Amino acid sequence: PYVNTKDILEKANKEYYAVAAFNINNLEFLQAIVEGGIEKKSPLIIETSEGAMKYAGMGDPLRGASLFVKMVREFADSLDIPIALHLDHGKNFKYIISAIKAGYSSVMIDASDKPLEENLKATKDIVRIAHAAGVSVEAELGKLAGIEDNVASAESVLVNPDEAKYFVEETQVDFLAPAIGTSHGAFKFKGEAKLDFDRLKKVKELTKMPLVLHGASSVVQEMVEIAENYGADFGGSKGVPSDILKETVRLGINKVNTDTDLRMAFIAGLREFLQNNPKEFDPRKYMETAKSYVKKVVSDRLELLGSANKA
Ligand SMILES: O=C(COP(=O)(O)O)N(O)CCCCOP(=O)(O)O
Ligand code: NA
Ligand SMILES: [Zn+2]
Repeated sequence: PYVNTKDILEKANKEYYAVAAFNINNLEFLQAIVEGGIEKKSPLIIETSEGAMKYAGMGDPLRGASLFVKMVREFADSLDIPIALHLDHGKNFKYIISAIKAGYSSVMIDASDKPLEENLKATKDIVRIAHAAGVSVEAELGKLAGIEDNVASAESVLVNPDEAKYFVEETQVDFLAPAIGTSHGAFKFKGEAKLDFDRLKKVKELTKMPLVLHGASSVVQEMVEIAENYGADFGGSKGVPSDILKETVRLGINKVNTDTDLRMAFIAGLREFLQNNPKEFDPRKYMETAKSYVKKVVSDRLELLGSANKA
């Protein structure tokens, strides 16, 4: 069934496991993610960025939003596993309202680059509208390092746990993304991977609510090797190691945003197939390996996060 993200995350919060939130831009990634969820009997959170809405809607975000709602609902309504659709990194008021209007389960208002009081106000505005429409809300505190909103901030600004307590009480958001040292993309750490577990622990103790980890891709070595075997150059790529990811779940992370790992799996499969099948030009054939590799990464992640058999 098509459900509200909050329902999925409240259960995960109570039982201390996490649910992956997988980004999509097209049909093929959605198919592969759904296949993984079916195989693992796991709840799924499908999420789209504002860029994905523009991409699918050919420049019209409301058309993109409604296309994604229709695609996800079609799968969700025909399956036993709970599936929610989330707007990821909503920054533009128009896009957030378009997602709510189209029928998204939840939206993120990402004003974490603003001073606290501005973040508070923007979040309160969205919570008021979203909750009136039965839509749940995610907000972010602190800043990811790396490229975020096209600003390459070398340093991440880590969450202040006391600020987090105040923020969630004031805004009544449904789930919170505390920045604890991750960053988006495939180049998360120069040296050793390190996250601020202490801050995470404090935020959980103070807020007791479902928490979100952004920049949570692991950069799966198996996929890097296959892709590089067939011409990719992913030198220097490094993600969140599985043991560190598991520790964040133990400490209270319940939603794990994953995009890069699926992108790398897809391109690895596509490169491999195209190199080995020069005569093929049927899209249902030449994207098969790519989709199977995405499904594999999805299934492994659902297992690792503990949401398998929780549908
Ligand atoms: O936190 C994450 C995932 O981080 P990851 O890079 O570790 O997978 N996300 O929020 C996904 C970010 C998606 C960015 O999408 P656009 O390129 O369309 O703007
Ligand atoms: Na999000
Ligand atoms: Zn993110």
